Amino acid sequence: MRRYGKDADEEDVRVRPGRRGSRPRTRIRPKHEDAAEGFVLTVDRGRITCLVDDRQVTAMKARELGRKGIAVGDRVDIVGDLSGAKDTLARIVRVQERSSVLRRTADDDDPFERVVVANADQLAIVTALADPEPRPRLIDRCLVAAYDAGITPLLVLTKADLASAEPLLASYIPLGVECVVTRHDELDGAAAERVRERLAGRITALVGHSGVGKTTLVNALVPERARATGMVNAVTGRGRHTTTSALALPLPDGEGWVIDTPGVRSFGLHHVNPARVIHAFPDLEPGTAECPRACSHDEPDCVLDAWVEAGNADPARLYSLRRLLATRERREGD
Ligand SMILES: Nc1nc2c(ncn2[C@@H]2O[C@H](COP(=O)(O)OP(=O)(O)OP(=O)(O)O)[C@@H](O)[C@H]2O)c(=O)[nH]1
Ligand SMILES: [Zn+2]
Repeated sequence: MRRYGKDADEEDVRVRPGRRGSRPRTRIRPKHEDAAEGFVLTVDRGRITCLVDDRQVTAMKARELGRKGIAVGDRVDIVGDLSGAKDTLARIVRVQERSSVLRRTADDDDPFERVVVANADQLAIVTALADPEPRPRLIDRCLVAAYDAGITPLLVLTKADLASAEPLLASYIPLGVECVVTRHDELDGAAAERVRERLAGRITALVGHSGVGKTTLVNALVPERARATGMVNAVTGRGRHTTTSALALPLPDGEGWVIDTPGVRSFGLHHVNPARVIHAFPDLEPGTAECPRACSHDEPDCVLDAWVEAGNADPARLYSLRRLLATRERREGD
């Protein structure tokens, strides 16, 4: 991974317009010229495990970062002892700009957002077709979170040996969601290959509630999982990777990352902005131009009904959008 040394090239001095005005801004790095770049693999109560070159380095957040959080998937600038040797502790001095942020609130009434994963470009929503029964509203909530974050969703339907995937496929293919169906007795062959194809070269966050077969899937995708988990455990001193933090695992052959997240029971959507969700519906988005300010697109004054009636888009798509937006109101069983 690139270090920022004395010969830092022009790329390190990015000139981009400031938020207000066009004053060029440089990345000022007076104190930490020698920082290396790290990739955050897991976070455990303030201890952050990063990959620096090919070493796992344990680090803490530098005080100068204040309350800024560090999430799995973050790219960080790191200084100090980078040997990765036991009992060493490096310091993270900067969090690089994120390309995406997957957030969730614990609950819909909870204004406190947690960043689940940074920099993911895909969200794999793992759902069993049976045992436990699929929960379409939870799937919809995960979709909303993905669209809100600008992350492409992928629906992974497991346990196809127990039940047919048809009903769920019929509900999600019209939404434009990519789906892949797996069964564990095929995970050493065709099923794993189907998933792998969709993960190659990307950073994929995996979510799903307990028992859906997420671990089984990850083990098939990342043969070194046991080893990788073992290494992280050596650092955190725990017997088993606990479910408090996400964990980034490298796909074989440097083909991308899967980020396993702790079992998701709910997906609070307090932070969701309908305008960002509708961005995932490019066929409907132009129709919102005449909507009232801050239209929720699910209210009487919304012009989308008339727009769709005029033949500009498929009414089923508007129905789907509204179904998703409605998941922001929690109901029994979510
Ligand atoms: N029939 C069937 N069972 C499966 C399949 N995949 C996983 N299982 C079983 O489902 C159970 C749960 O699988 P896990 O991989 O532990 O599920 P998980 O989502 O990681 O669950 P937690 O560890 O609780 O978070 C295990 O008993 C698996 O053997 C499948 O494709 N078909
Ligand atoms: Zn509207």
